[in-house]
Amino acid sequence: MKGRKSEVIIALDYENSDLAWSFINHLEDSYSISRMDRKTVKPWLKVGMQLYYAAGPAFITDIKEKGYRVFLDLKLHDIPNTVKGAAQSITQLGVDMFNVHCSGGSRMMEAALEGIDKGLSSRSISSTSSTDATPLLIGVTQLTSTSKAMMNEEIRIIGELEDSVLHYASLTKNSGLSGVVCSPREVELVKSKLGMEFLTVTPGIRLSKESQDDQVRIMTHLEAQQVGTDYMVIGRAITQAEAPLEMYQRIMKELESGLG
Ligand SMILES: O=C(O)c1cc(=O)[nH]c(=O)n1[C@@H]1O[C@H](COP(=O)(O)O)[C@@H](O)[C@H]1O
Repeated sequence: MKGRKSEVIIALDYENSDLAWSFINHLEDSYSISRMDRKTVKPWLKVGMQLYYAAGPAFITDIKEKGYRVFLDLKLHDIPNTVKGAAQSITQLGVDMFNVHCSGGSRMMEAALEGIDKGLSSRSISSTSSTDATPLLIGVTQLTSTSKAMMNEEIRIIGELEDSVLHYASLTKNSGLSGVVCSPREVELVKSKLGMEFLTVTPGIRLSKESQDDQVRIMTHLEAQQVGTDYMVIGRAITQAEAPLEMYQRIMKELESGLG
């Protein structure tokens, strides 16, 4: 929704848990310095494949215990039965959001939802997790590193990128998921066709257009908020900054004043 602050999800793309904890501990220190109210919500942290495969499920439960909201980004893509099992295990970890590739199809996405239900019921029997809320399940449309030429020539999906993103987003919505990962450039299209309540989670955020790295479909954080994204995922702009915590705080301030 335009005029509303987007949530920032910090992508903890670190090699190991020590490096991730070093950043998190800086965040924690900033809270104690600012005497953060107990009710103040801590930011979202995204744990992707690199860190999860290095640090394992214990890292997820540890950051949940500290009160962070967690997006586990493993981009599930397999046969429905396997994805159902994975979704069950992920739900038992107590994460707040996770994702599947839309290209796995509607049956696979529905199976992930079934896995969530199973995970929630077994969690209530032996609850070791710190949250009991149903995680948001999000479908990855076209990766933000994908260009039209790559989609047409390598993946062999013909037509415009926006059409493919919208097609996958409709499939995702019809399968009962909460929203999609897409680039901020497609947020307005997705929202206009599928409704404001259908969530958009957008990586491909760059503070300036000069440093694209491997991302193709990008926008700045201020532009992404302007087009009404619900969640923006920011990795290297924060984690590879000289002073990551200060960079995160600067981004939050700019987003706040971007509303004014
Ligand atoms: O699902 C994701 O989070 C994701 C999907 C996508 O299409 N593009 C994308 O960049 N991501 C993730 O978002 C993060 C972006 O990182 P930076 O490019 O460093 O900001 C990485 O952790 C990616 O794995």
